[in-house]
Amino acid sequence: MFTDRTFIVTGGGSGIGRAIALALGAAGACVVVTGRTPEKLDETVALLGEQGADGIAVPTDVRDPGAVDALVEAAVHHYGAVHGLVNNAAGNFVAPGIDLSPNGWKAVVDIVLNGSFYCTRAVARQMRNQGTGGSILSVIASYAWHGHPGTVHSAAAKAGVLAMTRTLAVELAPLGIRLNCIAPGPTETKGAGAALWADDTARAHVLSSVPAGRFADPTEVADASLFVLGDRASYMTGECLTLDGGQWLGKQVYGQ
Ligand SMILES: CCC/C=C/C(=O)SCCNC(=O)CCNC(=O)[C@H](O)C(C)(C)COP(=O)([O-])OP(=O)([O-])OC[C@H]1O[C@@H](n2cnc3c(N)ncnc32)[C@H](O)[C@@H]1OP(=O)([O-])[O-]
Ligand SMILES: NC(=O)C1=CN([C@@H]2O[C@H](COP(=O)(O)OP(=O)(O)OC[C@H]3O[C@@H](n4cnc5c(N)ncnc54)[C@H](OP(=O)(O)O)[C@@H]3O)[C@@H](O)[C@H]2O)C=CC1
Repeated sequence: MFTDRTFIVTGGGSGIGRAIALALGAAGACVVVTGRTPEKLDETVALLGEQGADGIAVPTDVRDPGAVDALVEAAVHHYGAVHGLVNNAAGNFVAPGIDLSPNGWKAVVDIVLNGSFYCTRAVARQMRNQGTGGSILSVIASYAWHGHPGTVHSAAAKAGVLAMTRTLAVELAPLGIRLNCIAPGPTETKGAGAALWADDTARAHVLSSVPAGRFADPTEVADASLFVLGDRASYMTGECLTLDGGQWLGKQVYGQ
């Protein structure tokens, strides 16, 4: 289903982004992984190579719109076209909003919201030039719609990405470009662990909030991502698929 198609995965050097990149590669896609740290991207490319898949690393800071345009140009130069994008890059940390500095707010919003817009815009323009259509997936979190004390920057930015997705899904449907989101629940990655559940108490607290009683594995998020990105979801646009072990629904107050 993904053979002869090229996908750009932001934050493809670790965690969920790496799992999505490897799943795309295993399904036959050419994968362009991007992020700020070349060594992490090279590791993903090596893992793609080990599974017989084709990938390149193009280090990019998604906060820089010029660098994002150059990323898309590099992908087209190498593979001839771009058929998909995964907006996965993110930054996060826990801080009460009232104490958050403007720079702290900006650090997260620039990566998550502005970076996703720059990447989406550049890839959509390329798809328009190609006349091929394509598929764009953004990784958000359920607090985009229910909010979350302690991560106002990320919750607001992810909500912006959801609104961007729904808006551009309508604008770009005539071009055959689909935009959707996935909202994973707590997923076992080094990045999220360091940012959100750095010690055993915090980890136990997170686990106790998940009715399924466990963290997701990044490969579970990758499986769902490939469904949304691929042709089996060809009539799905402007949607958000949640996979969180029931976390956001499970805030019961009464009963067991
Ligand atoms: C359900 C879960 C859903 C989501 C999960 C995920 O997203 S998991 C993904 C998790 N993965 C990742 O997060 C990976 C990527 N993360 C990163 O690159 C960094 O964590 C980043 C987001 C801070 C950006 O880095 P950078 O080099 O661009 O920024 P910088 O270091 O220069 O700081 C900028 C400003 O932020 C301030 N500040 C920073 N930390 C804290 C804090 N704890 N407290 C308060 N403030 C803090 C810092 O003081 C400064 O403000 P100041 O002092 O100038 O007013
Ligand atoms: N793990 C979880 O529990 C959940 C995660 N998510 C979302 O899943 C996605 C992946 O998170 P996860 O894998 O856990 O965490 P990671 O920290 O492993 O992934 C974040 C990635 O973003 C990259 N990145 C950060 N800043 C930039 C930037 N300015 N430009 C380009 N790339 C950047 C990082 O690479 P580098 O630092 O090298 O640039 C890193 O590879 C994120 O969107 C996150 O919000 C959503 C819900 C739950």
